[in-house]
Amino acid sequence: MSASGIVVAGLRKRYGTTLALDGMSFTVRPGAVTGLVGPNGAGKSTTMRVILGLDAVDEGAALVAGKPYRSLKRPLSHVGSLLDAAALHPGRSGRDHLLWLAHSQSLAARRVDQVLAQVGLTSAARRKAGGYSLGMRQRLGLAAALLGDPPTIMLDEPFNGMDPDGMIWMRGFLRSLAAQGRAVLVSSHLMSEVQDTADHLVVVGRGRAIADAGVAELIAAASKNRVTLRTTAGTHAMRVLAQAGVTVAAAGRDTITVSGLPAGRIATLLGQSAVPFSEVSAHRATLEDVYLELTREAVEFRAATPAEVSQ
Ligand SMILES: Nc1ncnc2c1ncn2[C@@H]1O[C@H](COP(=O)(O)OP(=O)(O)OP(=O)(O)O)[C@@H](O)[C@H]1O
Repeated sequence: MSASGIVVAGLRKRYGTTLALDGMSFTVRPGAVTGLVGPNGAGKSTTMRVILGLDAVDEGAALVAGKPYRSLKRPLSHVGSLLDAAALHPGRSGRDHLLWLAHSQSLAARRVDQVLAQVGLTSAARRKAGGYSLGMRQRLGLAAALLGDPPTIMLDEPFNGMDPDGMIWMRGFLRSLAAQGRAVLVSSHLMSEVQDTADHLVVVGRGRAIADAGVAELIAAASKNRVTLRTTAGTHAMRVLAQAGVTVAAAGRDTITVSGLPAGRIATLLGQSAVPFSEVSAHRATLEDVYLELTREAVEFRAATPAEVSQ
């Protein structure tokens, strides 16, 4: 494998009156899965098209293995991508689709059967791709991305149309690509899809990265000093805690969220004032919380929350 990784620096792109990219910058490192997540219209697909040289930018640059995509010799050996799983000739078999791609890039035909096996499509390989389910098309697209054994892989919404088994398979597969040392970039508009897969997250909103950090780091930052208190004496508890100068908010029936004091100190205060409680626990934010907080301001179209969509 050649050098891997993607560097995106200060991309700006306008479509008419729409500012699709507004200073998009991030890095995709080898040996890790980087999730590119954000609401619909945030600029994920545009960024990927720019990385592949399919769209020109007004400002900024995107480099793959240190070079603009268009100056790469044998690009499929540097970066494999899946942008649109529906972009197939429906009358051609999955295998013929890959053979045609391999031929166009002077890649050995035997790679076709190898990648078909890797993505679990061997038995369907000679069927017309037009009859494939979306999940099978995603697998075929992934096979195409792997043809040149590239050190960098970039997939736009690879979980779309996958059934639960397919999603588990895809997660494991992406992790194994990263474990082989490849740089893997995966986009999604659902945090739940990438939370068990990504090591690193670039959260995007309105054309720019609004967070760029390790998954553990993002969760720690969002969990900061928040404690969940369960009590049937809510009013009494809130009065005692407010006197201690902490911020309290009713979070649900019998549940209060407290910020500003560690859990142990809160338990002591409540005990001293004889306030009954059944639980005092440090809050651990989920990635979904992180995402909702970060993208609240950046949502362009809000028909349903990501949590609602994923139900
Ligand atoms: N070819 C185009 N012509 C006009 N506007 C476009 C074009 N492509 C993208 N846009 C606009 O640019 C913005 C970013 O779109 P993009 O498809 O990159 O977002 P996304 O994050 O991939 O969203 P989604 O999750 O819906 O795919 C949106 O406002 C979109 O409407």
